[in-house]
Amino acid sequence: MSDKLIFVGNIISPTLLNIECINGFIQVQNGKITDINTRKYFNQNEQTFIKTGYTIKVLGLNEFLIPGFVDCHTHAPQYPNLGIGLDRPLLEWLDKYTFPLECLYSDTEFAAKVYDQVVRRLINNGTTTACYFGSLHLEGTLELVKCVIKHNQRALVGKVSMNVKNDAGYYNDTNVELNQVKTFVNKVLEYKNKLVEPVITPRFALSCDKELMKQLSTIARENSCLIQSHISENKKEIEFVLNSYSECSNYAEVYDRCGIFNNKCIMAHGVHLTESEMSMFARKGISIAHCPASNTRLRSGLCPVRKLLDKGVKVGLGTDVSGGDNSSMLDALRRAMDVSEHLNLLGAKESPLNWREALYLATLGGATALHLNDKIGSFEVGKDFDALVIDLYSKDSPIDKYDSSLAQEQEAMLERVQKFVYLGDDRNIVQVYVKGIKVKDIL
Ligand SMILES: Nc1nc2[nH]cnc2c(=O)[nH]1
Ligand SMILES: [Zn+2]
Repeated sequence: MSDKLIFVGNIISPTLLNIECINGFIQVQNGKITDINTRKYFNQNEQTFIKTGYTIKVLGLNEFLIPGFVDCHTHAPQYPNLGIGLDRPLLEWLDKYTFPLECLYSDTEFAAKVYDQVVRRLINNGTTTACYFGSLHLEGTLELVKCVIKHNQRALVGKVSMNVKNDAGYYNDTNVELNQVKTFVNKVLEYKNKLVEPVITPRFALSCDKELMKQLSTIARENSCLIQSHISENKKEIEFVLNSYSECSNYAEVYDRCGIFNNKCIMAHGVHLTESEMSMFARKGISIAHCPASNTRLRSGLCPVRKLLDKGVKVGLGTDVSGGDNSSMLDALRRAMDVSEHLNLLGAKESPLNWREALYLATLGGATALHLNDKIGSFEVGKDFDALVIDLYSKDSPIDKYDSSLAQEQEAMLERVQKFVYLGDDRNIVQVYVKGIKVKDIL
């Protein structure tokens, strides 16, 4: 495939306050965006582009480009449980369904098979970047790393750390765990793959003791790794954490005292954070992966995302499979809007998220939450080209075409984007690019 690409047509790039929509062209070389300019400029230079070896794709009226989706939180080993076992709250759900399933990943062949399906499914759904929890197993989680490399997905991958006993026997002794995490980090770094990074992954404060969390935060600092975990998802969980750490006034303080809250840290959920915890998140630059599907399915609660954003907390979206019942970021962004509306209906004074903001959270918001916004999340010269070609009326599209729009052209374009946000699915995502590499093509 050519390493020189040009797309001509409608280019959509959401920011928190706006949605940029230009009708022009985007030029890509060696996976990076080298120019974004008007259609007129393209027309004037078309012959030069052709002579210098660019592959040119002119998008149709019903097609447009958006940045690839960023899933800030998903559990790759839990995919076989997708859509089942959602009749228990978090802690019972973990013991009854999740830990027993994750134990199976001591079998690396099983791991390789499941992870191949997971990565292919996510790419098909337009997830160009995923921040994964693997399992406790070193070799099994390395299979996930191999899969994302094989399929050219951008990924942060974490070997899950746990050293607190549970009924499933799903934990490691502290020294074994620390050695495995160090080996995992080194092996991932040895791949020198530009798309894949290791992420330090203490499961949560009920699965890791203080000593393990302290040592893990040191490993993260020494290797400049992101840290991911869970926080304040469920009221029982918070109660148990505060009982175990009576010296701490809130859940966030537990992680903070263990050094987990460095400046490269993403925490899933944060449904029940107090005002002072939210302020700490904003002050320290800690991100939240908002996981509306699992917060609903496991009955954890309604996360006040608008409040977090107003306080200056970085927020991205996570599908959180299999607490979440859907692996698509389109589902996650719709459910983020729904939860936000429900909070408003219940009397929250903050305004609900609109579709533009939800699209921002699924793209640039997520990239920012993962500290990748210098590389991805929007279309800007110098960034990598991680993009989705959307065709509103693709073959088998779930969206019917009517001729009733009264809107002028620019506005009509935004109506098309809005229809995709509310109604679209993987059938509308006709091409997917990661760093300029085409990873899906149903055109
Ligand atoms: N939703 C969710 N919450 C958790 N908290 C600790 N582990 C998990 C998990 O696997 N899923
Ligand atoms: Zn999770």
